[in-house]
Amino acid sequence: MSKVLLASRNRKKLAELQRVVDAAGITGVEVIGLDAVPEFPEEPETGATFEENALIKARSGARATGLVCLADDSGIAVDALNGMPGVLSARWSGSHGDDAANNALLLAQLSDTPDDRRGAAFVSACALVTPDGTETVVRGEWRGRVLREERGPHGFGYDPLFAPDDDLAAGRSSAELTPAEKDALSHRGKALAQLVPALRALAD
Ligand SMILES: O=P(O)(O)OP(=O)(O)OP(=O)(O)OC[C@H]1O[C@@H](n2cnc3c(O)ncnc32)[C@H](O)[C@@H]1O
Ligand SMILES: [Mg+2]
Repeated sequence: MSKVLLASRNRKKLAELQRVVDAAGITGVEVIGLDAVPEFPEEPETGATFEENALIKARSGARATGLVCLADDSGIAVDALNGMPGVLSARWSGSHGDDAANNALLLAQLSDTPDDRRGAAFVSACALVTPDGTETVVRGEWRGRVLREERGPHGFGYDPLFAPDDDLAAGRSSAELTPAEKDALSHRGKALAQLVPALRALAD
């Protein structure tokens, strides 16, 4: 059984990646997380694009472990901020992964932005890198609007502030969707769906 390492240090993102890959029902491939391999240092995410950063993470995981490695780089791109926070989403307020501070800052920056100009997209680039150097990068996007206050208990990051455009979301924030609903609509779900053939091809 060939192993695929999911190289994310964000537990909630990792859980989503694991869920979507599991739901795809790929047989002959065992998906493992970073806790199942010896620790290796985190490489700085210096890329200008989600794709570059996803490749940085997946290459580093493949190099450190000798395993096929899958990594996601993602964020929210707000129209009224010319696509920012973008690749800076995880550290928008200055400290990495402080969801509450990131959300508060984004809300403050958009306080004067009217409802008809609050469009945004969640973006996910997922990279699959094999130790022999084969690289596949895909991208998924999820359009919606930035709300005026946080809503909902599920998900992570900017989910409580994001109202997807999809009819299925019915006005809810992405933190008010069930995990299965989010996976069916999300940027990450759409990106990973494109990697399923490459993952199936790894099966022994
Ligand atoms: O790099 P890894 O180790 O995977 O973990 P990370 O949390 O640093 O992940 P990123 O560098 O890709 O930063 C993505 C940030 O964008 C936001 N984000 C990405 N996907 C999201 C989602 O599905 N829902 C809400 N926020 C999301 C969230 O704030 C993340 O911290
Ligand atoms: Mg990161």
